[in-house]
Amino acid sequence: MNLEKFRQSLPIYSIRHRLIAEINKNPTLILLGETGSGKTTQIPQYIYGSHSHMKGMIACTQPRRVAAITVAQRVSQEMNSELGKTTGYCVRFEDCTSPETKIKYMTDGMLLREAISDPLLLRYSVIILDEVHERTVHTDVLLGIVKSAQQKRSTNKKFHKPLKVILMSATMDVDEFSAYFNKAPVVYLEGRQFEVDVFHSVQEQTDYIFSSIATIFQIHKTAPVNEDILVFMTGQEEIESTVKTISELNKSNGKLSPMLVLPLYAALPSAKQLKVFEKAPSGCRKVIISTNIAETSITIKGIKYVIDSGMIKGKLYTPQNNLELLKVHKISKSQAWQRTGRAGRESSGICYRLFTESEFESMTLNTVPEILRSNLLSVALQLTALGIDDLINFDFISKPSVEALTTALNDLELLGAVKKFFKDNNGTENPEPVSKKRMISFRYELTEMGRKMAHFPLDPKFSRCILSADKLGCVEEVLKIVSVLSVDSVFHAQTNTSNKRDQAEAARQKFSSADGDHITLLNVYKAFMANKSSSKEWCQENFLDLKNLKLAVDINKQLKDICTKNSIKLTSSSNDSVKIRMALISGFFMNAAEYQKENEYKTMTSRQTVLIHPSSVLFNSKPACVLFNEIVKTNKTYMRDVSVISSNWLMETNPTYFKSKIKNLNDYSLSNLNSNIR
Ligand SMILES: Nc1ncnc2c1ncn2[C@@H]1O[C@H](COP(=O)(O)OP(=O)(O)OP(=O)(O)O)[C@@H](O)[C@H]1O
Repeated sequence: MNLEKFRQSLPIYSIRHRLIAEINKNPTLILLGETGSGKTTQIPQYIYGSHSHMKGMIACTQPRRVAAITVAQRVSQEMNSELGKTTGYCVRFEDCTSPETKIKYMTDGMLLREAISDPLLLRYSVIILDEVHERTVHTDVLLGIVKSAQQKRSTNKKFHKPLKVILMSATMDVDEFSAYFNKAPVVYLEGRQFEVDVFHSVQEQTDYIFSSIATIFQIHKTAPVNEDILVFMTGQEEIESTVKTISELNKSNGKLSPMLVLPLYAALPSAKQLKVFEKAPSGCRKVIISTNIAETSITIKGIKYVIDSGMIKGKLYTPQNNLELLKVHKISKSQAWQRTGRAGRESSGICYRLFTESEFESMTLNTVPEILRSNLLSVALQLTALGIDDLINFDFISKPSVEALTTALNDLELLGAVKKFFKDNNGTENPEPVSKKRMISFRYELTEMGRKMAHFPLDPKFSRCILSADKLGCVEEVLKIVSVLSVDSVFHAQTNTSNKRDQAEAARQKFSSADGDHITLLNVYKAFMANKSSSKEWCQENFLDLKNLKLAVDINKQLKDICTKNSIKLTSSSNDSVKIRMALISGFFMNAAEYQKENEYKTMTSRQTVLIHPSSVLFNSKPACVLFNEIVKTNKTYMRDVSVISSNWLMETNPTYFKSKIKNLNDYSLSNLNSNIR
C-alpha cells in the first residue's frame, strides 16, 4: 500500500473534516483516540493542510526524544519532504528544523526551555500536547504555561495571534483536562486499524524477568522468524543483563534461529536508541527489551508481540525528609493499554501480560502525576526562570503540596538561585520581613547565579557545584564527576564468584581515594581517558562498564559546550581534592551527615539515621563528617556516593544555614562539628 492510501485507511481519516471544524471553532480541543488511530502523525498534517497560510508553527510535544525524532521522520516521509524542512524535530542537544519548518515535533522539555525566552510562545499558532496522560513533570508544567500564554494572547489585542491548544492521548482522564481548560470540548475517536489480542497470565508470576524470558522463547520456538518482540521491563541494569542472558541462551541452544536482542532505555545514546527501529537481518528475529520509553507514541516496524511485565521504575518523593527514591512498582491500567498498543500497528498483534486479569483489575486507572511524587527543585528553578514568582499560587493542573513547593523554593534560596522579597500591605517590597502583621505576601526572583544554573539540564544542585568550581578553578574535575554521576554505576556489578569478586575489589583499589567516592570516580574517568585506545580490554581487566563510561564522556562533552556558551572557563586543578570537594559541598551541603556510633551517621538536615553504602570506598572507614549524593532505602537506609569533608567547610560554605543547624545538634555533634578531620 502506498503511503497516501495508508493514510486514508487510518481511523482518523474519516473524521478529519469534523476535527478541523472543531479546531477552528474552539481555542482548546481534547482528542481521545485509540493507540494507532493516527493522532500523532495525522493531526499536524491536517492542520497544516487546511491552514497553509498560517504564520506560526504547529508544535507537537512528546514526553520522549525517541518519539519526537521517529514521528518527525515518518511524517516527513508521508509528506514527501526532506526531514528538517516542512517537518522537523527539536530535542535536547539536537535541532533538526529550518526557517521553513511548519510542523515541529519536540520534547515537552524543549518547549519549556523555549518558553524561558518566549513565555507567550509566539512562534507557535498551534500547540499539540501529545500523550498528556503520561503526566510527566514537564507536561504538567507546560499545561500551566500554555494555558497562561493562551489566555494572555486572547485578551491582549497587541498579540493578534490566538493560540490553539490540542491535548491528545489514547488513555486520559478527559474530564480533568476539560475542566482545567474551561470545559474544552472532547472529540472521541473510536476504532483502531488492527486488532491486538490480549492474554493474561493464569497465575500470578513471582519473577517477571524469568517469565519474560520464558515467554520470549515460547514465541521464538513457534512463531515465524520475521515477527518481532517488544518486552517492557524496568531499568538499565536489569535490561542489559536480560539482553545478555537471552542472547547467550539462544546461542547455546544451537537449534533455534538467530536473534538480535537490543536494549532500549533513556540513558542509551540516541544513535543506539534508534537502532531498534532498523530491520533485523533476514532469518533473524528482533527482540527489544525496553523501559517505558517505548510505551507511547512510537511505532517499531515488525513488532507483532508485546510482552508486558506490568512493572515500572518510577519516582517516589517525601517532602518531610526531602527524599526522592526510585522504586520498581506496578503500572497503571492506562500504561498497560499503551504498552498493548505498541503491537498491531502494521497488522494484527498479540500482547502477553505477565499478570493475571484480577491483578490488572486491581491496578489504578491512571498514573499518579510525576509532579506529585518528585522533588521539585528543577521545576521551581525553571518556573522562576520563566518569571513565575508566586509558585504556590501557580495554576497547576494537579497542585503539588505547599510543603513540597516550599521545600523546593527554600532549597533554591539556600543554593543562591533565587531571592525572596516580602511585600507589605503598602505594596512595598523588602528583602527581610518587616513585621509579621504588615507582611501580606512574598515572591521569589531569580538571581544571576540562578539564571546561570537554569542553563544546565541538570539537577540544580549539580549546576551549583559547576558554578562554584568556576570560582575555585576546578571546572574540568567537577564536570567529570558530575558526568559519571549522571550515568548508572561505572563499576561492574556482575561478579558472582568469590574469586571474581576479589579480582574486582583489587582492580577497584587502583582508583580508590581515601577522600571518598567522588575523587575515586574522577580517578576512574581520568584513567579511562588515558587508556581510551584499548578501552574494551582495559574496562574488562578493571571490571568497569564500558558503555556507561562512554556515556559519561558524551555527557561531559555536552556540559563543556554549555560552559563555553556561558563563559565558564574550563579551569583545572587536578591535584587539589579539597577544592573539588568544596565545590561539591556548595551544591550538596544539605546532604551532610556526621558520625554517631557503631557505623551510624545522622544527616544534618533531617536527623535521619543512615549508614555508608557497602559499595562506597569509605564503607570500612568512619570519617567524622561526610557528604553524600543520595539516600537509598533497602532493608536499611544508606548514603551513596560519599566523600569525606570537614564540618568547617560546611560552615564556610553556608554559615547561616549551618548556624541554625548547630542549634539543633546534640552535645556530641557540637563537639564534633568543629573538628577538622584532615
Ligand atoms: N515510523 C513509522 N513507521 C511505520 N508506520 C508508522 C510509523 N509511525 C506511524 N506509523 C503508522 O501510522 C499509524 C498511526 O500512528 P500514530 O502515531 O499517528 O497513531 P496514534 O493514534 O498517535 O497512536 P499512539 O496513541 O499510540 O501514539 C501506526 O499505527 C502505524 O501503522
